[in-house]
Amino acid sequence: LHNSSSQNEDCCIQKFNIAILGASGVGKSRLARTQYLNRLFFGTIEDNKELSIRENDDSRRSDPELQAKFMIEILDNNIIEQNLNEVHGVIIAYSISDYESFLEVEKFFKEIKGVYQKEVPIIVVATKSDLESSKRMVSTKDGEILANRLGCLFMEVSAKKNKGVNEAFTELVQLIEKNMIEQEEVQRFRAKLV
Ligand SMILES: Nc1nc2c(ncn2[C@@H]2O[C@H](COP(=O)(O)OP(=O)(O)OP(=O)(O)O)[C@@H](O)[C@H]2O)c(=O)[nH]1
Repeated sequence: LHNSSSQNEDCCIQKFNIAILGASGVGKSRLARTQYLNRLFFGTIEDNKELSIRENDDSRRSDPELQAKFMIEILDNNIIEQNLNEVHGVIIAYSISDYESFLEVEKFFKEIKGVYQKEVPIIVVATKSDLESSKRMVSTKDGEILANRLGCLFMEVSAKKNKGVNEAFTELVQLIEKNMIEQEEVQRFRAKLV
């Protein structure tokens, strides 16, 4: 965490671990790297101003308020069991140019549901949206339908063009935050019953 904020602010920064799962070659590492370089959730608000003058990418839509509140660590090794208790949110990725990878989304989804005891926010991310239409094997509509059926948010992104990447991580962080508040409320409610 690059930091120029005060000690007091540091103590309020929450750390979330995000796992990126998906078939080989869908662009998990590049997605993680792009987001890391965007520095949303890692840097300071000053860094954010610097980013705001970069053109041709969406990092200028970074939210300084979120950035000051959260830090994320991204795991992209597909090892679900090993990171069982440490993962707060999951991205299941497939590539729009790889139909097989699309078919694997549900397999990953079921695996997560089988492994995690508690509710963990999951979003489905279609990668490589910059590719020309002749390379596209999965339509946006099909991606939306699948995500909808699984009850997940859906986004199409391009790590290469840095399009939609910040938005995807921001949506997930917001879901994680909401999920945590809900879990705390459930626990408080249960404690009252005892
Ligand atoms: N056009 C395009 N290519 C991309 C994009 N993201 C990744 N790639 C390319 O896709 C290939 C695979 O990317 P990786 O990030 O290594 O994919 P991965 O899912 O981590 O792969 P594994 O480590 O094998 O699981 C590389 O050649 C990347 O440059 C993108 O947004 N657009």
